[in-house]
Amino acid sequence: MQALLKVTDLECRYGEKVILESVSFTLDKGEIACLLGPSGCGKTTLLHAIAGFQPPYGGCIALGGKPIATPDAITPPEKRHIGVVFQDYALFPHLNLQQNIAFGLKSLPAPEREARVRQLLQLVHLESFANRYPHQLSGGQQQRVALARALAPRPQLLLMDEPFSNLDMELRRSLATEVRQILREEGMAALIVTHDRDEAFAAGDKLGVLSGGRLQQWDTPENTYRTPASAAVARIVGEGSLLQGKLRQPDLIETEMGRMPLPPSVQAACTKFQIFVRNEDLLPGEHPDAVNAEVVDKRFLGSSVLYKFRLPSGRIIETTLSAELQFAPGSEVPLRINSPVIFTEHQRADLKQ
Ligand SMILES: Nc1ncnc2c1ncn2[C@@H]1O[C@H](COP(=O)(O)OP(=O)(O)OP(=O)(O)O)[C@@H](O)[C@H]1O
Repeated sequence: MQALLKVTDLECRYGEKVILESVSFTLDKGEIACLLGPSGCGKTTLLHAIAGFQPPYGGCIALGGKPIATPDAITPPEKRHIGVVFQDYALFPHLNLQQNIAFGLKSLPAPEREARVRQLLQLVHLESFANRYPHQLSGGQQQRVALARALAPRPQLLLMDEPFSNLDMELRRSLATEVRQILREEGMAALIVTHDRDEAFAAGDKLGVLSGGRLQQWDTPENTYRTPASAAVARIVGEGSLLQGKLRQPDLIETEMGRMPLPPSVQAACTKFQIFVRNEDLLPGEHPDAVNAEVVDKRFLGSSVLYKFRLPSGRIIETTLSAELQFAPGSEVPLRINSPVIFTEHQRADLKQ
């Protein structure tokens, strides 16, 4: 099957500054992907390049098998049939809400157009605001109108830059779920920039992790979490601590948190390792491989408790444990590592980003 969107070796610059380099991925028809990465890593620049607002310095973007952006030839944004929802919703101030949504539907007969506008008003829960103008809406409501306007012409691909960031948590979650349903029903592909890790895991068929201007991993959300391509990816997709480890015996790694077996899948030719211990990989309880860690702080989070532990090395690590386990500040708790992610020496370069 031909990919709907194919980005190959994309490079983008602002002046001399390289913002994106060697970015390659594909998105299939109807697929939903999220882009996650630290602030300033180039997520918006990538969306702008796909939408047609940022010319590529190198590489190629193809939609439906046809190049739409190369350093030599650019298809203008309005000819790409891509829907966009950016953070600054950019509604037409002189048009009311239904006219804003109907803007891209001029080619439809009036009854169909009106039905589509009604459907979208319902989707974004703004039926009773149909005749209001953008300045009479809150920021979150304006964002929902922008979303409805982008969905209206049923583009093959929808680009969304933190579309729900102005909404409260409850509305954000319910709207995200509904938007996903609509995208699925309409077979629309989407690329969504988000800072919300949970949203990125739940929303996408694919997850792109961008860091330092490079796409570090483009994979299913589960694979990025279970088998992150680098320590940089591990830190972006999960909470945890990064430890140093040394090979002490052919099959045993020593760390600040005690010893752990070297998994057979990891190259034994290495002697130094980076070990990413996700919060849930720390197990309290007596064990020959455990180290005694001092509880230096605890914060109640409801179903769990966030603990700060001081390791025998002096290093402080954080982890959340079930609220059923109660450890008092100042007490010592045996802790050990269970199934962490291990990176060999050659992957250490990723940590600089
Ligand atoms: N018009 C511009 N001219 C020069 N530099 C720019 C311009 N727009 C963005 N940048 C720079 O490009 C880099 C990437 O910006 P971009 O907005 O793509 O990041 P982002 O990952 O979307 O960030 P955030 O998550 O904070 O929105 C940043 O260093 C930013 O300062």
